[in-house]
Amino acid sequence: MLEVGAIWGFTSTTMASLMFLWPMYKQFVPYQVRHYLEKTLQKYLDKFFMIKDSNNVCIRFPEYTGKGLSRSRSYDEIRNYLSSISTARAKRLKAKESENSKSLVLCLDDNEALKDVFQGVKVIWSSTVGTKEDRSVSNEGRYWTLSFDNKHRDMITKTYLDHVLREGKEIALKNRERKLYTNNSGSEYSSWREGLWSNVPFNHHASFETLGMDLDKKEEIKKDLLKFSKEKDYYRKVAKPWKRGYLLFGPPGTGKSTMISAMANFLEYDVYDLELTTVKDNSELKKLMLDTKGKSIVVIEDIDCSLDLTRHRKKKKEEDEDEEEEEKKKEVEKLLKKERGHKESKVTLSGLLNAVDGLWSACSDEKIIVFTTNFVDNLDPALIRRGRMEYHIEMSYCRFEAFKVLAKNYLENESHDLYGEIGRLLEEVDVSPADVAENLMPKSDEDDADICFRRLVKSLEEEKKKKIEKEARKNKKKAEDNVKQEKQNKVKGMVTK
Ligand SMILES: Nc1ncnc2c1ncn2[C@@H]1O[C@H](COP(=O)(O)OP(=O)(O)OP(=O)(O)O)[C@@H](O)[C@H]1O
Ligand SMILES: [Mg+2]
Repeated sequence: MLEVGAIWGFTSTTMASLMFLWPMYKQFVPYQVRHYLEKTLQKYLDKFFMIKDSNNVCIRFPEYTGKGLSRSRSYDEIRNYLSSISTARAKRLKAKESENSKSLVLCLDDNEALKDVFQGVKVIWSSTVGTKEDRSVSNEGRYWTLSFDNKHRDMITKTYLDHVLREGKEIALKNRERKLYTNNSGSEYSSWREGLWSNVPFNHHASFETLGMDLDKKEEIKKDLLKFSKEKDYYRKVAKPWKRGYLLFGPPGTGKSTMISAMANFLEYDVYDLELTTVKDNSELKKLMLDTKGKSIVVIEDIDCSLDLTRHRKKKKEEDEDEEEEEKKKEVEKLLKKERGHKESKVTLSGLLNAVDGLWSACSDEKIIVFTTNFVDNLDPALIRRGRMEYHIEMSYCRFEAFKVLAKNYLENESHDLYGEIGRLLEEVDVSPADVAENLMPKSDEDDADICFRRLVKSLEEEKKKKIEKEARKNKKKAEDNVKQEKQNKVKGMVTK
């Protein structure tokens, strides 16, 4: 047996050598070699400590699964979960810029281990980069390993893993960068290169707070949206696809598009702006709808202009009268399209109805469909019937309540001497919130709230004058028509006598 003095002597000599060698190792061994040596050592230490406990169970979650090398969803969900706990606990993290995330993602570095405790049970997660051999044998690049004591097998495999995957999914949804999609025309090069939809980050800042409209109506819409987004189980129970249709109608500039952005921001949904005129036919429309993800709003703007959806409503008599004129119009349109190189869309009303609530529309989760139109009366009733477009929202001209929101928004103003006059004028004339907003927007550094309100009053008075003149012209014409009619009646009466 070694004596205490000998042990001390040995230890101190070893320490002295190490202290001497360490700076040399740092100075002369290249960084890449050092990094490799340290990683390998760490890996063997991890393996050693894991194997040491023979009661441990290990589950491996590879990054890619199957022969097609499809990315494993659970790998990503675990990464999100571990990111959330490792930011505070892990010693070595890896920063990643992700295409789908709005901020930098910090996650556990390669060949690192992390402890997690769930319901009092300790588990160890480690991240491993597969060796070249691993990759050639089983295509395994990176993988997570979860190790835990065998006695907790049931709880970990049933409850804990469920918890990790659910949390991971929620984190991904919260962190994702929301997108605005637009459909590629079937004939475009981009449609086969990028897929059916192209996207850009969705950066519209409209919100319900900045939307000028009747306050009660606004609250009602918010409540409706919120209820829809939480009702997954209810929709399943009543055997309805988890989707809701909104029809936004009203004159130009009353905030229909702005309302869509506010809805998307409120629910944190993506937006799919579907340009129906570039969709080749019903089957392409079906593919486009199938290619949309959940938590999204599919929008068809100006639906009355997108397709010839109005013709189906025409009564036979009206059809006969207009037939000739319609045919001529169509011919001219066709020629114009041909000249411009357009291909006419063959999407039909029934194709669109199927897209909105056909059998396969139940294939994805949580979707809102919005149609907008300036002329609601022109639409086929089948398209907008309740049950298909469940919620009809009329976006109307600007009245005093909407004006107050706009004034706060554009000028940070909540009271002014002219409020009374503006309120009165807004009841007398029909102007869109877009027109009011334009007047409220300062045009130079000198423009303050007072100047902007006066400009608005002036413009409203002009509108009022125009309205009075228009009404006078209308009344005059009516009176003239009446006189004409009376004269004709008199002549008719004389002839019959
Ligand atoms: N209700 C509103 N609240 C706040 N801003 C509005 C409102 N309505 C219109 N605006 C302003 O006017 C601009 C045009 O509005 P928007 O495009 O939403 O109107 P729209 O109803 O979609 O018109 P169109 O029928 O021509 O498509 C918006 O950028 C917004 O700034
Ligand atoms: Mg619009």
